[in-house]
Amino acid sequence: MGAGEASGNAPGPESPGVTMQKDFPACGWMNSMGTYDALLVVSFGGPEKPDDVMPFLENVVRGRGIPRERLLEVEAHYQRFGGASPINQQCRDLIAAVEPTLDVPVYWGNRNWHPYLEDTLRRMTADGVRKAAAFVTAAYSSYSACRQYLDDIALARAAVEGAPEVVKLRHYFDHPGFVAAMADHTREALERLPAGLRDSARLVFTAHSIPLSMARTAGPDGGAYEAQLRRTAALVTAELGGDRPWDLVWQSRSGAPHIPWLEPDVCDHLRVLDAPAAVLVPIGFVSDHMEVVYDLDVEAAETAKEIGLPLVRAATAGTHPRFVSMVGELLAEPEPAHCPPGCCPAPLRRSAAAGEAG
Ligand SMILES: CC1=C(CCC(=O)O)c2cc3nc(cc4[nH]c(cc5[nH]c(cc1n2)c(C)c5CCC(=O)O)c(CCC(=O)O)c4C)C(CCC(=O)O)=C3C
Ligand SMILES: [Fe+2]
Repeated sequence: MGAGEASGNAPGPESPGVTMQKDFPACGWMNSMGTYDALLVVSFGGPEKPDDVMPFLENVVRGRGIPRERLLEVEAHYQRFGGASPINQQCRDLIAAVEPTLDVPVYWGNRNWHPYLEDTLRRMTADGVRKAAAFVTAAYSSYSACRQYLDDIALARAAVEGAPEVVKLRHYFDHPGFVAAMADHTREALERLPAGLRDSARLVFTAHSIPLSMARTAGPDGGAYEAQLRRTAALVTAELGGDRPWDLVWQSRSGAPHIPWLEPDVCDHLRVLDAPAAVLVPIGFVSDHMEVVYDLDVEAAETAKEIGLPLVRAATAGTHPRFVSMVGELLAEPEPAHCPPGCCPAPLRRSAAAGEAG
């Protein structure tokens, strides 16, 4: 989609002036605080060819106590898709849609795969960037979705002499742009169901499961990951109108079996669901990841087929025009406060508990 479409989407009262982007691309409005001279998109990273898969997975699970069997299982998911996750292309697409709406350059750095944050920060430093806003492709609180990215940014900055200051933009799980994108995509998914099932179809919101210990300590007061997801699910449902029943369930559980994670799993939930049809709405992910194209589109779809449940999956926010314009809106907000020090603490390392170093 082009910049025109992105900025031409009618802004709500919450986004005054956003339509100006198109007419005055260099007016500086998007950076009215005068604070940022670049946008840094920070993402998870993913493999792009078969040989990338194991090195990528080793990066992800280093020191995290993920059983070998789980790793091999996940490797097979990636290899089934030719060794490529959709995530990197989704980042490229988002950047291509966002960049023309801003008056600052956009950079991209990942946690677990090329382009690595550190390499990107090196380039930004060479380009003379002094203060960048970081847009992280994770909308919620929790160690994995927030603090770990802050730590990655800090580590990468420490490795690059003269690296720019990086300010992480605020959480956007309840931003009208994200909510509108997901509501739109949920509506589209409902349209794919037979007409007679649309009104009674259950909305099943999904997000990445995390260990209960991580869920309890998410956000400044704990419990923020699940609370924010429930808020987003309620906002998306409200935007659809009527009062449809909905559920929030979990997917992509990792870790050792004896460690409790958020439940129920989406497939278990579908099996006991008392509804004539269901729409999976992956609000936990801002774009298509392996978790979406495998865990939902293959695994959950097979479960639904087996039990005879009509099931469709809503598209992720991706490059929806309101999601794209949201990025510029976040950039134009006053600089967000830092997370308090105790917010979303790192979990006790399972590997350390098991006596391994590091
Ligand atoms: C909350 C959350 C998000 C959402 C926020 C965000 O988007 O950041 C997320 C995203 C993602 N997770 C991803 C991939 C993986 N996550 C793993 C493992 C884990 N995820 C966790 C949590 C989350 N993960 C946790 C607590 C673990 C256990 C290990 C640990 O404590 O860290 C593993 C190990 C193997 C396995 O799955 O067991 C893989 C390969 C990819 C890339 C997918 C692609 O390639 O398309 C993405 C976007
Ligand atoms: Fe993950």
